[in-house]
Amino acid sequence: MDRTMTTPVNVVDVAFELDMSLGESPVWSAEDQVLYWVDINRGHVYAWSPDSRQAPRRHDFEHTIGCVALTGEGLLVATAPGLTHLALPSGERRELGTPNPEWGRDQGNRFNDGRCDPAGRFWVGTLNPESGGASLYRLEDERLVATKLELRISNGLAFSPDGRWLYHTDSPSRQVMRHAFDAATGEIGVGEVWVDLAAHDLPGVPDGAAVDRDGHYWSALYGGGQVARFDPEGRLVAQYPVPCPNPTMVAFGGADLRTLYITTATQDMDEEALRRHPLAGSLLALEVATPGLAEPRLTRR
Ligand SMILES: O=C1O[C@H](CS(=O)(=O)O)[C@@H](O)[C@H](O)[C@H]1O
Repeated sequence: MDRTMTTPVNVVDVAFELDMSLGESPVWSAEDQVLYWVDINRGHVYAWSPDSRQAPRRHDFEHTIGCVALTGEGLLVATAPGLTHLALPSGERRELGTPNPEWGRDQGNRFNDGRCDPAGRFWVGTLNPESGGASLYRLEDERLVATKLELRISNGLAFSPDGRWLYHTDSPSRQVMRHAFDAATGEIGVGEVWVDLAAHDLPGVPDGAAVDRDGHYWSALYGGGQVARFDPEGRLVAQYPVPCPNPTMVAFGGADLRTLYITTATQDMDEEALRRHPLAGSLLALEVATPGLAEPRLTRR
């Protein structure tokens, strides 16, 4: 563990109490001041304006949803069989004719973590813990183009503030990889191990993540009950305990991008664990000192 590690001053608190099975993909729209996120297993898309003091609005889909991305008119929704556009606030849906290339190959296969890169291209990974055989894709000319990465659970996708690095994890490896990234072409270089949870004696697996303006990578440790923060050199600089075992992903939001929203899951918890962690399945929040990066929206397909 690094000696430079700081003790967090703020604590993670509840933002909105929910009973989600697998909350994921929080995305803050600075334009609307709205946080969007999904419950993957239940096919729910949530939209919540923290200032409204009202409950989140929910849009229900018939398949699992891996993630969402901002489009300007609504959201790109990665449903298990393919990409759909959800217009907001109308709720109108339009299939984009971009099927999940792995859909149908195996029951366990579906889209998982994804987001837009700084050039406005959509990236999305898949998940197949049984057979492996998942990958990371980018949307190019209305097609999902596979990277050469061979994965089991594609996760933790994020970009450095200068756009030079793509961060990514295959969760079961417990390592976060760093790839040189060319924003002009969308090409990535060969990956190098950037963070190894074992080397830091950290519990759980790296799940979803977000990067702040100083280039620090905030990673939700699923099964580890905390969010860990790594500096641009991949050194562990802070740990933030979360009041449940399975935080899944983080996103910076709020007027100044200094609220770190954290989605959580109940899916792997038994009744006793659920009793001990009543906030599991809720949306949580942590006030932080360094603002996050604004989430890019989809500008090219
Ligand atoms: O992204 C996901 O994460 C969790 C845990 S893990 O980090 O991949 O191990 C996984 O269970 C979930 O189904 C998946 O969507």
